[in-house]
Amino acid sequence: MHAIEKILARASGKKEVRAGEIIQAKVDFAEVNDLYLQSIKSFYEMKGTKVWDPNKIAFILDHYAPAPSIQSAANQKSMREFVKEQGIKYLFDINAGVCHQVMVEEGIVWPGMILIATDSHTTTHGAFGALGTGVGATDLATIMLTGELWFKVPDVIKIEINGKLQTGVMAKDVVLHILSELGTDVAVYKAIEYTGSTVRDMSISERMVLCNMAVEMGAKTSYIIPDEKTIEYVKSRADYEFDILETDEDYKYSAEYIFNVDNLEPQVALPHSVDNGVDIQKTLEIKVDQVFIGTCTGGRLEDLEIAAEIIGDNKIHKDIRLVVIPASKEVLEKSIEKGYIMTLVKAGATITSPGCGPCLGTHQGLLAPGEVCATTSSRNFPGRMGSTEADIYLVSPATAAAIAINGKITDPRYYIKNAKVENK
Ligand SMILES: CC(C)[C@H](C(=O)O)[C@@H](O)C(=O)O
Ligand code: SF4
Repeated sequence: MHAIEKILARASGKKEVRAGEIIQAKVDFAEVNDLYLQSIKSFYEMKGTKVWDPNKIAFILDHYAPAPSIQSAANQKSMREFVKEQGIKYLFDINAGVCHQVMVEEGIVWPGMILIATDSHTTTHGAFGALGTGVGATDLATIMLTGELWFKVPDVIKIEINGKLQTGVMAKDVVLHILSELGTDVAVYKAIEYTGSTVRDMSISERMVLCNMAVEMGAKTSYIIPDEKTIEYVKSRADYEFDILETDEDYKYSAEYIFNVDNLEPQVALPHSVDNGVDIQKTLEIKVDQVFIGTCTGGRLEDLEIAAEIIGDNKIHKDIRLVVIPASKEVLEKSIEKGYIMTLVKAGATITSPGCGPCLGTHQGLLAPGEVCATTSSRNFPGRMGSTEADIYLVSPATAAAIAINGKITDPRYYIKNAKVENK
């Protein structure tokens, strides 16, 4: 069995499960964000009165934080009331940050667990060897009622990434490149395991970027075998007992892909699909109106660090708006302490409070018709960040920072000491 199958077997009380099998499994933790008031309504429609375990549920107000409309304020109010009524242990209110980052920082993610949330990017937690996946409101309500959920055991695809990333090339570039090669449906209802020397060399934050964007390939969940870095991180955050379930040597992956990233260039995903990634040198000179640095795939401490380093004493370009949103309160605090926020503010950035911001087009920096945005977020569908007539380019935090200074798509390596870049 694959480690993911072992996680599912253990949670369903079976000795063995096989890909394609439908099983009923115990969930370790459920998480609801502020777009899913329906999960509370469904809970009551299913005749729920008391949640299965108030210590294993979190409500997170992140997508509309702070509330930009009366409707979202009312939804958040209802959620706070439900949390109180039910004695639910975790309420991460509008000051906390993006759910996927907050859960990890709060020590609610550990190897071998099953974490289900009302958000597709819950695949992020594969970076910790956890089985994370997103569901809709009724499935989540079922978990709140029973602590269990049905699963179809997924096939697993192996993506092996080898090589040493060039200076200025980040995990976002790697995953955009993989998406451009494999497309957006390569892993529909499958799991993606990332492996290889590049993945092993990556920090926890970088691994989270890979796993987060597994869902952009259609993946149900993702996985990276936990190593010392993972264990050290998880232990520094939580005191849960966990063990690491290993994939059997004779496990057969449903497909295997191998990438070498030694010579990978910074990538840019052109509008309007995440798999439109190309080498940045093919896109130079495209004029940009807004740069967004933030989200669950581009707003971590390391991301703000590289952005601040690249921007340094420069000012942002006169025709650019730079919106920066730390992924969590912790990231905000640390980036204040380390001076990144001061650098960014002095350069002309607009900083808003931790949360999803304009990533899914709800507030804090929407785009007008005809505008162009370069963003560290994960999706560039038409209308994703405002007008359907705006163009969204997906880039790494390093690239976003270079664009903010230069006003057009720019290779970040121009601004990084000792980075090599061949002009084409
Ligand atoms: C909750 C939801 C609208 C959503 C998701 O499921 O991923 C959002 O976070 C996104 O990134 O599109
Ligand atoms: S930051 Fe963007 S991708 Fe992440 S959970 Fe929020 S809306 Fe979804």
